[in-house]
Amino acid sequence: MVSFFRRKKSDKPARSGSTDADSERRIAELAAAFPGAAAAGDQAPEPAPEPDPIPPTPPAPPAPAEAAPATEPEPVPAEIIAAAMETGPSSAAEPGHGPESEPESVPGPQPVAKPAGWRDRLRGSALARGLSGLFSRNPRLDDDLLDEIETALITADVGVTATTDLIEDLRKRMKAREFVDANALLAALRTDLVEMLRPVAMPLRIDRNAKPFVLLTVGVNGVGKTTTIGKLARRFKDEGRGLMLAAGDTFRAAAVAQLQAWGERNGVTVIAQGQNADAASVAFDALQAAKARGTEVLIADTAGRLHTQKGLMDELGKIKRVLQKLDPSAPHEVLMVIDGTTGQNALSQLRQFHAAVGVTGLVVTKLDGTAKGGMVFALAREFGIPIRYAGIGERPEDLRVFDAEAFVDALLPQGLGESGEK
Ligand SMILES: Nc1nc2c(ncn2[C@@H]2O[C@H](COP(=O)(O)OP(=O)(O)OP(=O)(O)O)[C@@H](O)[C@H]2O)c(=O)[nH]1
Repeated sequence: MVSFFRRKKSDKPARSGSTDADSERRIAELAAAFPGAAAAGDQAPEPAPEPDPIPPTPPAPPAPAEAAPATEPEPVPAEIIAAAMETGPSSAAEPGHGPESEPESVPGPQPVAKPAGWRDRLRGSALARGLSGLFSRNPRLDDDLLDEIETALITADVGVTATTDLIEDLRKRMKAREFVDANALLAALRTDLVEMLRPVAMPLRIDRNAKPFVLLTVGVNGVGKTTTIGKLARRFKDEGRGLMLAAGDTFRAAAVAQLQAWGERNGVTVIAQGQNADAASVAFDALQAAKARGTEVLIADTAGRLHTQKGLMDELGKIKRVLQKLDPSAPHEVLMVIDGTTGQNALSQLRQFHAAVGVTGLVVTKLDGTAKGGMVFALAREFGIPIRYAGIGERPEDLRVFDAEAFVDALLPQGLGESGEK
């Protein structure tokens, strides 16, 4: 089974900082948890001209209780089934970060190992490295220090405007003798950074009145959409929620097969129509089935697309419109997945996706490894769109509810009245 995922992922750019053994382990764990990997450069073709609107369809007959794909266009390869069948107990549920309801009883065994902390995972980021290098040599409280902090922030993609505002505020306060030493200035920087992120650190709430709560995931190619859906599905399942998946990444056959395999193993219905099917039609079918079955949450996958490809961006709008034929309030969350290593280009990605489909929440993935980290501040400042989750690794438990304090503390040198490892 590992070979399948290795083959799928071998075209992806290598992540730095991981050993072969590490990546073997990650591949195996991710495969077991919920694999997803498109070959880099996979590009969905521009969609055909918009077909006739889907005609109103009579409500689907109630489905049998057992989960089964609504359609079975292509068999799931045996090796994928084997991977899914090996799936162990999950540790994705994050105590204290669930939906607004009281924690529901989580079936199954509890996690065996404490998941790695934010600091542990983010230590390789440009911002963490830049700032820890600065403060590890006991700098003097002067303009040079401010200049160096400014360089570290800009290098890490915090953005020029945000950085200038931060630095000018600190400079004023330094001149007013507010700080006794460099550490006091660092503490002030921490507070400012947390304040920038606090307004967007808004966890996803599943509205129980929405039946189902429809979550549409979007993003450019290879950002971690399919992987994130797997982690989210695991999380929702662990929370005891009724769940259905729509295999809307109809461009990549493996994406459909992976969803189906995961669904079969976990008793979750996956609605699919196979490769090259109309993604809007898959979403429509899935919502219809989810409504008929009283499913609580429907997660719809979409193919990765470049924000510059107008036809593909228009297709997202079409998926949304088609969903709204069945439920005018759907989708209840348009979750855009952004690769944390992308840098400032993430801003134009979000701008275009937001214009096309109205993004309501973000997941920033791959913040472990070589991400610059600062882009999260730039996104928060420019858009104010809630950041729901942060991806700090490939395991299910590495999709964390975004926590402004934990994130900032992981980037800053240790010992600043931290909120603690989370
Ligand atoms: N290090 C790290 N890797 C991640 C994270 N999230 C996803 N990945 C990896 O990113 C790669 C791409 O993930 P996919 O889920 O296939 O991306 P996608 O957006 O579905 O790709 P397309 O179908 O092409 O749009 C995979 O190798 C994942 O394991 C993360 O938080 N950290």
